[in-house]
Amino acid sequence: MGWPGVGSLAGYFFSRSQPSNDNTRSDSTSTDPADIQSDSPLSSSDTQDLKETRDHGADGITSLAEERDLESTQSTPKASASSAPPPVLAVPTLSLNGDASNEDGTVARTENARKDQLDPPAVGRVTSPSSEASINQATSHSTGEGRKPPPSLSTATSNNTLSPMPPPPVPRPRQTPQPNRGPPTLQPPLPSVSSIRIPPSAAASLRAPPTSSGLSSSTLAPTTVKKQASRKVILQPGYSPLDWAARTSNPNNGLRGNGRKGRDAWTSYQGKVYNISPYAPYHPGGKGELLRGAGKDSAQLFAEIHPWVNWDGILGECLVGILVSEHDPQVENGLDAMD
Ligand code: HEM
Repeated sequence: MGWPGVGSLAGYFFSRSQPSNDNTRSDSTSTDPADIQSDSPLSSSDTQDLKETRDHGADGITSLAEERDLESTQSTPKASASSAPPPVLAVPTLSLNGDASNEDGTVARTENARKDQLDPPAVGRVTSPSSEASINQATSHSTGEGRKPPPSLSTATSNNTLSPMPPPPVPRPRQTPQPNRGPPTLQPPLPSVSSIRIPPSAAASLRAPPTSSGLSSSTLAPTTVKKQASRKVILQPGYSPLDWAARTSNPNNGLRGNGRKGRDAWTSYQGKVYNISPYAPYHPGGKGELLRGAGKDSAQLFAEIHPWVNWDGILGECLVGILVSEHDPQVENGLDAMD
C-alpha cells in the first residue's frame, strides 16, 4: 500500500484520539509523516508502529490496528467519538445517602433541597419518602433539621442523630476525686489488719478448730480423745506375722490340735470353734491377751480391741468345728460318746 493508505490509517487513529472532532475524514488527507508525529497525540511507540505498518501489506496494517485497539482498551482507556458518554456536568453530592437512583434524579433532588434550604419548610407538606429523606439529609448539613423550623440551638447534636453511623460518645470529663472514695473497682480493696491471715492449706480441714487460748502446739491431734499407749508386745524371733503366714500355708501344719481334752485352748467366734494355742506366740498383743478368750466366745473382746483384724484370714487353719449348744441332749450324748 502506498502513502494514501498510510495517511488514511493515521487519520483513523487521529480521529480515535480526538473524540470531540467528528470531522475525521478531513484529516485523512494528510499524508505527511512529520505532521502525524507532531500534531497527533500518539506516542512515539505508536508512530513506530506506524512506521512498521509501511513495510507490511494491507492485511498486516489492519491486524496491527486491531491489536493496538485491543491493547488500548485493556491498558489505558481512550475516548472515542462513537462510544463516549455525554459529559456529566453535575457531580452527585448525595453519594452517602444510599439512594440507587440515577444521576439526574440526584441532581434534581439536590436542587430541590437547595430550594427548601432557602425557603422555610412548611409543616404537613406532602413529599415522597425518598425525596423527604434526601431533603433532610441535604438540609441537615446546613440547618440541622429538615421539617422543623430553623433551630436556634447548635446543629451539632442534630447532625449526629441523622448520620448513618453515629460518632462515638463524647468522653465525659472526669469527676473530681472524692476524698472518701475507694480505689477503682478492678483493684481489690486493701485488706484490713484483722483480715490478714495465712491462706488455708490442704490440711486445714483436718485440723481441729482453734481453741480460745490458741496455745496448743499440735492441732492435728484431737483434744478430747486420749491416746492410748500401744499394748503390743515384743514377739520372739521366728514368730512374726510372716512366720505365722508361712506356717499356715503348710497343709500338714497340725494347727487344729489333737482333741477336745488336749492342752490347747479353744475359743469361739461367730458360731465356730478355733484352736488359739498355736497362734498364742504370734499374737501381737501377747499370749495373755489372746488367752482371755479361751473357753468362751471372743467376739466381744475381739471387736473392742481390733475389729479391723481379719479373723478368718489368720485363724482359718485353726478351725476345730461348729459351735453347738451344750444343753442339747443329743449333742451331749454324742460328745460323751466321743470321749
Ligand atoms: C480373744 C482375745 C484377744 C484379745 C484380748 C486380744 C488383744 C489384743 C491386743 C491388746 C492387741 C494390741 C493392740 C495394740 O495395742 O495395738 C492385739 C493386737 C492384735 N491382735 Fe489381738 N486379741 C485377741 C484375739 C486375737 C485373735 C483371735 C487374733 C487373730 C485372729 C488377733 C490378732 C491380733 C492382731 C493381728 C493384732 C495386731 C493389730 C495391729 O497391729 O494393729 N487377736 N490383740
